[in-house]
Amino acid sequence: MELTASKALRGEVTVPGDKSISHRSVMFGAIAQGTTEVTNFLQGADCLSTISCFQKLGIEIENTPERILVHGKGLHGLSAPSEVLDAGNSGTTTRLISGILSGQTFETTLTGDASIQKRPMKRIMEPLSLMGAKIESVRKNGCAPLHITGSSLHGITYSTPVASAQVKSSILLAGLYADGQTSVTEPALSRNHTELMLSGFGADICSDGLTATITPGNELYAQQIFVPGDISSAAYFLAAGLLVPGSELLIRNVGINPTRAGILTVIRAMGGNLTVLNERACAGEPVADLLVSASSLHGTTVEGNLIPALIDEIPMIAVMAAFANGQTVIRDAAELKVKESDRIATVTAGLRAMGCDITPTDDGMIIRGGKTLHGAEIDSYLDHRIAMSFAVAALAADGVTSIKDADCVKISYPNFYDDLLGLAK
Ligand SMILES: O=C(O)C1=C[C@@H](OP(=O)(O)O)[C@@H](O)[C@H](O)C1
Ligand SMILES: C=C(OP(=O)(O)O)C(=O)O
Repeated sequence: MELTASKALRGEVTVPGDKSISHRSVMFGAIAQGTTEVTNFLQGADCLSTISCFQKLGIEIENTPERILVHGKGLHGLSAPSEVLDAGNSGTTTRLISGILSGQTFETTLTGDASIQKRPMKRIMEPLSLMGAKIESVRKNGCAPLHITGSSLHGITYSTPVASAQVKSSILLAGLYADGQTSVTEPALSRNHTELMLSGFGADICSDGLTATITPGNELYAQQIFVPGDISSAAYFLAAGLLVPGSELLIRNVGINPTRAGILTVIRAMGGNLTVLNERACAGEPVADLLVSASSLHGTTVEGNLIPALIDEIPMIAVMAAFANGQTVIRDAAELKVKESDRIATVTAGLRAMGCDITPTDDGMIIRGGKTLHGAEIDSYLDHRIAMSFAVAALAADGVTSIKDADCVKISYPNFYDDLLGLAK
């Protein structure tokens, strides 16, 4: 994919449905009684991996462009798969489904692509084992493939060392199958879609600060879910509208759950022109339209409790920082190293290739912004967020940028390049 400096971007865009909520709508629908109807489901490869796993577990799922129907079979309705489950590139699928599989009466093997087979799974294996699960890494390296033998589970009280919604959700889902209450406390609040959605499906779950507690016993019942637009996908348009001179973009129907909306805080801190319009509620989640226009940005510090609320947006924030005047420090974000790629390394490589002054650190990066960036050959390292972040960088840089393996955007945003390039007026 080759991209060059862009004319002003103007107009409106509606980004696809939220990836986290799309995954959960299939998973929770599968273990609920009745048919869950999901509209604005994200047809990204990751969410299709979740659908395929649950189909192999005996759940009928009808996927049409208008809606998906998940014919749930209740908490105990899954059946033993006849083949290995393949989570593809999706950490969310791997970690959340492991919690569900731990409480079944059958054995499963779960694997994924080369990237998934390198991502850490001990973070779920340890707490699930404490609950009585039999879950092992087939190659004994703490990564997938995982072999899970369903067991009877006990409730636990657990403090997670990392603020991770995937770890929290995996434990809470296993908690649905335990013989008593399960509580998870995190060091900082990660996205809370599991808590909100499980409650909507009828589970007895509550949150108190950094602790979420589930009490098993309730059946789950099918829901109608309209998935709000994904703020992680909106991030690329927010940045493009801020960075490309003369731009003004309206991004409609974006989920702005506070546990996800950290990028809005950062844009304001950098001096970006951003207006949040038509704030409303949609399926228990706050939603709004976001208006941005080209801005002269300045550096900021991104750290602490804000990190989980923008973890997937850091590659895009780093690119914004490269165009901003002054220094930006990103810290407390060591989790970046265990995503689809090591995003500290891959962001550093890409920004350096474009002429940016950036220093990687153990838990983030320091970016001395404000130099004009030039086009370069960018390796996406098959990481969708790297490909999309550097596509936006290309529109604001001089010269030609080519992105290797650019089609990896299909993981979370299959139509990304058409939507982005269609805005150049
Ligand atoms: O729960 C989820 O849907 C997700 C949680 C985050 O991962 P971690 O829980 O590993 O931080 C995020 O990076 C991922 O894109 C989706
Ligand atoms: C980290 C991500 O997803 P996952 O962990 O589900 O692979 C992401 O989408 O940026």
